[in-house]
Amino acid sequence: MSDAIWQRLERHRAATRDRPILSLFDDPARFDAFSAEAGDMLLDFSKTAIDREALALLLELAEARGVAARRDAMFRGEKINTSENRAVLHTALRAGEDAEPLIVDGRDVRPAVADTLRRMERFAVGVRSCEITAPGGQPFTDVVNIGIGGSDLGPVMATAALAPYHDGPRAHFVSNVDGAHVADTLKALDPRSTLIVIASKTFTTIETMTNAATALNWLRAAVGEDAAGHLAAVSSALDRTAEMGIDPDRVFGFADWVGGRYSVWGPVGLPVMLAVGPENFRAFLSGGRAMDDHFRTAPPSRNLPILLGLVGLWHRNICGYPTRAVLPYDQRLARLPAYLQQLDMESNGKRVTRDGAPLSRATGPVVWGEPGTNGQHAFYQLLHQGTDIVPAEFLIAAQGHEPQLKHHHDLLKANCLAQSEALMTGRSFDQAMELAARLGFEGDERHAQAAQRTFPGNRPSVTIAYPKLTPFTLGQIIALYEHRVFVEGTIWGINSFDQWGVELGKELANALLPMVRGAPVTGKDGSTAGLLKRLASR
Ligand SMILES: O=P(O)(O)OC[C@H]1O[C@](O)(CO)[C@@H](O)[C@@H]1O
Repeated sequence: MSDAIWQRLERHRAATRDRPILSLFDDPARFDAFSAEAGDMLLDFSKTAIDREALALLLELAEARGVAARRDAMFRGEKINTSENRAVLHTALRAGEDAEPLIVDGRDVRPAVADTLRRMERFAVGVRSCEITAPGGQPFTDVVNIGIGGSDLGPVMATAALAPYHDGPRAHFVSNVDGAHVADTLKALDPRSTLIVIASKTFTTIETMTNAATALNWLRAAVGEDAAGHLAAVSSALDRTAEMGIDPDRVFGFADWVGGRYSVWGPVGLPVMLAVGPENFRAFLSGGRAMDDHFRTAPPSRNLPILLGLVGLWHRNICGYPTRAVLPYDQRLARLPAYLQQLDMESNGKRVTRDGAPLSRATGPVVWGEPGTNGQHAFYQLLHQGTDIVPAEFLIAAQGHEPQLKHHHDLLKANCLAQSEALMTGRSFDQAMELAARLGFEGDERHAQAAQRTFPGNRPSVTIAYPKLTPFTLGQIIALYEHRVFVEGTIWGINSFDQWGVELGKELANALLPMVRGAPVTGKDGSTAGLLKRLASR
């Protein structure tokens, strides 16, 4: 049945391909009909080629592919991560005290979630108020989070996003196994007043364990046996944290039903809580919860995650665009594109269905981006005049955090709106010819100049608008994107919650390490063997 809907969508696209998006605004109700709200957050997708017929078909597709039923199964705690036989319940981390019972494997998960949150809060309050100090008595002025992937990108992104609320110790993040990262970070810090948070769900990830060992040596060199008093851990592997000598009171765990890239809402968010305080962290959770409620209850045609997912599908499968750009006009969301790369590409970069059958349709696009206006002076040239079409996703606040700099924010808004307008309307060759004439060009030169100053337009974008980047808003944004990934993955029929694609490289790196260290090179292709030789330490 869904095949027939895909085909109708494809036929509709073929019949309307040359119609300018701008012409759709002949319908004066288009903005209202092709935008939707969740609380005070607006999603405008009117600047896409989706018309009423396409939208109806896309909504039909979502229904036929069982988006609502699978969403409800996820929220109920069913084991929808089938390849790992796990529930998917990051939403439980933000469900709040009044949530309904959530039973996984016969046990209500809410008490453990609430207990961990309270323990995190006690620890964060203690550190922030200097009641908890280093063993030498110094307050913790700096926190270094050591983690990678989901144990890094969320806290990095959220700490930067919430800078106006940051009144706790300074936050630093070490992720890369490149010794440069840990060395550059630690060299600016005083070990006697530094708290190291080792964040790893498994506590086996080689990058994190290597960086943690280096940090521990750095602590030991300065404070000797007191080093363990400078450590906390975010992990489910209590045996391994104990081996490192970390006080169990300072270990914050989470269950296997929270995927790494969905984990910022729980203990992985500890550095964020240390930075902005428990109250702001709870506001962040409330924002996520508000988006959950919206996703569960709003009708599909007004449901932001469903609509954003359908827009993504339209662009990826029906229009064939291979990438999408996330362009926050919000400097504090500078790390959002990197965060969404993991969320989206690790979740939906899959080539087989949940049953292991090869897919006949494209899945997750390449996600990339940078904040505006910086991107305008870098890669927007390609967005406007390149040979590929890149659907853009703009994010913009009505208000900044610097009332004294309102003129900056006005410029930011004007630029954001100008870009989506320019992408859609473009500039015709005739208009460019007029411009070239005004500039004094004549004959062939005028023609050549006009061709180069022509913007084809008709390039789609969506805009997510919100009042201000508060902790609550950040929670809404992250949950919106999480559920969008879920909607797309469900329609594609893939498991968005495993990540087998990261395994092979890890295995090969382990096998290569002895050869990097000088063991004879065996069983390697010519290129790898050649590079090993070239990279041998001289
Ligand atoms: O928290 P851990 O167990 O160290 O894992 C870190 C990251 O590694 C991955 O498993 C694979 O890159 C991610 O999914 C995860 O976020």
